[in-house]
Amino acid sequence: MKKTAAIIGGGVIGGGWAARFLLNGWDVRVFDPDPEAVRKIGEVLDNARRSLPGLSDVPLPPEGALTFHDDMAEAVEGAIWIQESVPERLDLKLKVYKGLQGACDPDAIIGSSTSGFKPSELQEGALRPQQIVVTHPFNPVYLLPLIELVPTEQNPSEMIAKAKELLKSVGFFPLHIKKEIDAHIADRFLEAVWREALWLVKDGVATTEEVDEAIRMGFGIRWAQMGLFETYRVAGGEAGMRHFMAQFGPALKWPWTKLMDVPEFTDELVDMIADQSDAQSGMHSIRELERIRDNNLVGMMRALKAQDYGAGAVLNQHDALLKPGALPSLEQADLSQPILTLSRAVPLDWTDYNGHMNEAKYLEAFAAATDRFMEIIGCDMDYIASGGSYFTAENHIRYMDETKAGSKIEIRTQMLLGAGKKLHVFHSMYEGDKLLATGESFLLHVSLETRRPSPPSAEIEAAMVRIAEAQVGLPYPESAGAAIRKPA
Ligand SMILES: NC(=O)C1=CN([C@@H]2O[C@H](COP(=O)(O)OP(=O)(O)OC[C@H]3O[C@@H](n4cnc5c(N)ncnc54)[C@H](O)[C@@H]3O)[C@@H](O)[C@H]2O)C=CC1
Ligand SMILES: C[N+](C)(C)CC(=O)CC(=O)[O-]
Repeated sequence: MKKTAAIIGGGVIGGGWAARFLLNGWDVRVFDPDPEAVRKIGEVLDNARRSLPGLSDVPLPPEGALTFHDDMAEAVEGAIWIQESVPERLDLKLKVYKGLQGACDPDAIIGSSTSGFKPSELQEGALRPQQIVVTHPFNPVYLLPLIELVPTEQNPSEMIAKAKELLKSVGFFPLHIKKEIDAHIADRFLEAVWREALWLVKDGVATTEEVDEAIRMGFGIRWAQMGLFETYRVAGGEAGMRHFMAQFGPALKWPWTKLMDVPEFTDELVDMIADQSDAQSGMHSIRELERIRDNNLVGMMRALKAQDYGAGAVLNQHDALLKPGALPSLEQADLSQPILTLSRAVPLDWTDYNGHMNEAKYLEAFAAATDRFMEIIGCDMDYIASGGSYFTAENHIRYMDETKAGSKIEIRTQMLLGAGKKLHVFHSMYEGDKLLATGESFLLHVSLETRRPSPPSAEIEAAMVRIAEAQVGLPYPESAGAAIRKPA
C-alpha cells in the first residue's frame, strides 16, 4: 500500500523532505500558510527530480501524489509520518503539535527538523509525547543522507526501530543519538567552525572567499569521505591515533582559536560579510548556486558509491533495498522479446556542456546492460570468481535522440548470436517509447587465467540456447552490422 507523509512547513527544509518522500513513491500532503508554498516546493522538486533519481543505479518507485491543504488536520489524515519543519521557535513548534495531535493517527511518527531544540523540550506538554522525536536533516534534504534521530526515554523502542526503517526506505542514514543535547552533534561542529570563520573575517585575517578555499581545497574534501577521527588516525602514520594525539593534543591548549566568543553582529560586521559574499558569489542566483551544489554533490556521492564508502555505501544499501524485482531474471523474462537489461534515471554527472547525456555515457549504459545480460545467462560474480568471463571485442553505437538528467531510460537486449565462445548482442535504449540509441556489442568468452578465449560453462551454453530458441522469431535489427558510411 502507498505510504503517506504529511509535511508541516514547506520551506527550504520541508520542501526537501517532500521531494525525498515523493521521489521514493510516497504520497505527500503539505500544510503551509505561505501563499508562495506551491511555487517554492515546485522549485525544490524540479531540482530534486534532476538530481536524486540518478543517484540510484536501479529505478526508484513511481513518484507519489503531492497535495496542498489549507487545514493542518486535513493534511495529517492518513499520514504515517508527519514531518514538522516550521521556523526554529519553540513556542511555534509546541503550538503546531497541539494542533496536529488532536487530528493525526496516534501511531504516526512526528519528526521535527529542529536544528537545536532537544526532543524533551518538544515533548513538553504534548498530548502524546511518545509520538514526537527529533529527525534533524541536512540541506539539501533530497540528496544528503544524514538524519540525526534523537529520542528521549518517552519514545518506545519499537517506534524508534520503525522510524529507522522508514527513514532507510527513502535512502536516509539515521544516526541514532542516544543522549539528547542542544544542537545534537553536527550543528555543534558547524557552529564552532562558523564562529571561527566570523572572527577570521572580522579580524581581517581572511575574506569569505579565502575561508571557503581553506575548507573546500583541503580538509572539506577529506571530511566528506572519512570524517574527523578516521582522517586523524591516518594522519598519525603507522603509529595511528595514539601518536596523532601525542603530537597534536598539546596544541589544543594553545590560544589558536576563539572558542566560545562570538563576534558582535554589528552593522559593520554584517555589511562586511554580506559584501564579501556578494563579491564572491553574487554573479549567481540562489537557484544557480543550488544547481552547482547539487551537480557537485551528485558527482562526489557517486564517486563514493564506486568505493562503497561513507555516503556512497548508504546509496548502495538503498539500491539493494530497491533491487529485488527491478530487472527480470532468466526465469522471469519474456525471452521471446528483447530482455530488459537496464532501467534507471540519467545521473546528473552523465550530462555535459550541451545540457544532455554525454556520448561516452551511452557506452557506460550499454556496458551496464551487457553486464546484466551476462548475469542473466549465468556469468555472475560467482562465475567470474571461478575464472570465466566475457571480454568485449567490438562496439557500435548509434545516437538517435537526446536525453537529460533525471529522465528514466530503459535498455532492451536482443541476442543475435550466443554459441560457443561468441556472444553478439543488440541493445536498444528508450525513454518511454522514444528510441534514443542502439548499441551493438560482440563479446568473447575468456579464461581469466590464460586471458585467452575459452568455451563457457554448460549452464551458460544452455541459457544461450534457450534465449536463441525463444528469440528466433524476432526480426534481425536493420542497423545491426552497420558501419559509418562514406560521405556521398
Ligand atoms: N535551513 C537549514 O539549513 C536547516 C533548517 N533546519 C530546521 O528546519 C526547520 C525549518 O527551517 P527552514 O526550512 O530553513 O525555514 P523556512 O523559513 O525556509 O521555512 C519554514 C516554513 O514554515 C512555514 N510556517 C510558518 N508557520 C507555520 C505553521 N504554523 N504551520 C505550518 N507552516 C508554517 C513558513 O511559511 C515557511 O514556509 C527549522 O526548525 C530549522 O532549524 C534543519 C536543517 C537545516
Ligand atoms: C544552519 N543550520 C543550523 C540550520 C544548519 C543545519 O541545521 C543543518 C545543515 O543543513 O547544515
